[in-house]
Amino acid sequence: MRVVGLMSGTSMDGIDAALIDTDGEAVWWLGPELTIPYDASTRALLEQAMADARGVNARTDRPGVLAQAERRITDLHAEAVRALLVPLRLEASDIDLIGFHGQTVLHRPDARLTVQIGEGARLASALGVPVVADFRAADVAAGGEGAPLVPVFHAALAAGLGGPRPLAVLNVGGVSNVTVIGGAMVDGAMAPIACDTGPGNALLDDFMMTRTGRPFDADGAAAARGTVDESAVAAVLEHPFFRQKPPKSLDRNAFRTHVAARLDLSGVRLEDGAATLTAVTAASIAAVVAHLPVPPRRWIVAGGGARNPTLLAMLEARLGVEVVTAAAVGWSGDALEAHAFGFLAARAARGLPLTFPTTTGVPYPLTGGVLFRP
Ligand SMILES: Nc1ncnc2c1ncn2[C@@H]1O[C@H](COP(=O)(O)OP(=O)(O)OP(=O)(O)O)[C@@H](O)[C@H]1O
Ligand SMILES: CC(=O)N[C@H]1[C@@H]2OC[C@@H](O2)[C@@H](O)[C@@H]1O[C@H](C)C(=O)O
Repeated sequence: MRVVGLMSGTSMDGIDAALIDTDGEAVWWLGPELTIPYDASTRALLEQAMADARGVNARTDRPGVLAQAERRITDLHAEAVRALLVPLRLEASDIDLIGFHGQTVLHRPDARLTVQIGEGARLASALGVPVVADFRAADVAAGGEGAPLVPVFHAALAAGLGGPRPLAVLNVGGVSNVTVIGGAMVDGAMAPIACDTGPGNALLDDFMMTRTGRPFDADGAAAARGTVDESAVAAVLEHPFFRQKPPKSLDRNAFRTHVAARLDLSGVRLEDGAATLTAVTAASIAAVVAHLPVPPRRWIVAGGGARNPTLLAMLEARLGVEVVTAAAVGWSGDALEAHAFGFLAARAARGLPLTFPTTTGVPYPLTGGVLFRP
């Protein structure tokens, strides 16, 4: 199948769209990708949507601006697909399927609730292509964490890659997640172990926005000039999430109050604050190693965090093994999640499992996603 995957991540920076050729088992081609950044008014609308989602008790509730935000992002996703296809001289009718993640506005697996806004039916009819959406609902309903979903894709990609095992594939977005491949036998098979690891760029992004009005620490430049406050890093790492064994998942804002209470950056230099928050990300990722049967011997890093050399250097120092970028092994760094949702859509269309006991804690391998026909 030729599939377009669409991801709008926790950073709320825009829509990643990517083409992939896959049957949901093998990956034949990681195709071109595109990012359409959200403009300021859409970001503000999504921020408000996240705030309005706090009181939601059912997946279908759309209080406040949620319905408006849902329509807006759905239409922007249709534009993103068109913008991806036009330069490739492809029509929507050349596409077999679309995988539409939508925007997570609330994630509370403890309450069996996870909400991604985005109207699958509206996107399918706008483009005339079948759409798979609502990828997390079935897993959470069955008692899983509902995240991460990308491990089955990481495992498929890693199958075509040599090198030492165990191999860790790390995604550093607003929140970070990791898939460890080749590390444990479960029911006689090598099962990927996966979990969210903690805040990715979200805390650093928020700090940079407050201090500089810019949305992130470009190329890790500020952090590179700063000094890490190790005792502050250790204080943040006391959060019980880091003691919890995988599988586990996070809401984007899960750490805000905890970090605010332990890390007072008000009088701290910009560079030192950025360095300390970057170190929090690196240390929280490294903390997952204690929960693994065998430490990974190589780490492949994707997501926006792979563009931050200061973070990569801190990671390598804390992990003590090779850290390479996804781009360095021929995968997309920026659009790996978009490729993943194309792959997951193909699996969903075939009824193949998306989640597993070792990835989300769901009691048995489970398919997911809802198919919307045009
Ligand atoms: N040049 C750069 N230098 C440093 N950091 C960068 C750079 N480019 C992007 N980033 C970081 O990457 C983030 C975006 O990452 P990404 O697009 O992977 O996140 P996401 O997909 O929204 O999040 P998630 O994976 O949690 O859903 C930005 O917010 C920023 O922190
Ligand atoms: C609830 C939700 O949207 N979680 C996202 C978020 O962003 C990163 C991390 O937290 C992750 O595990 C998950 O997304 C990825 C794509 C996943 O499910 O694999």
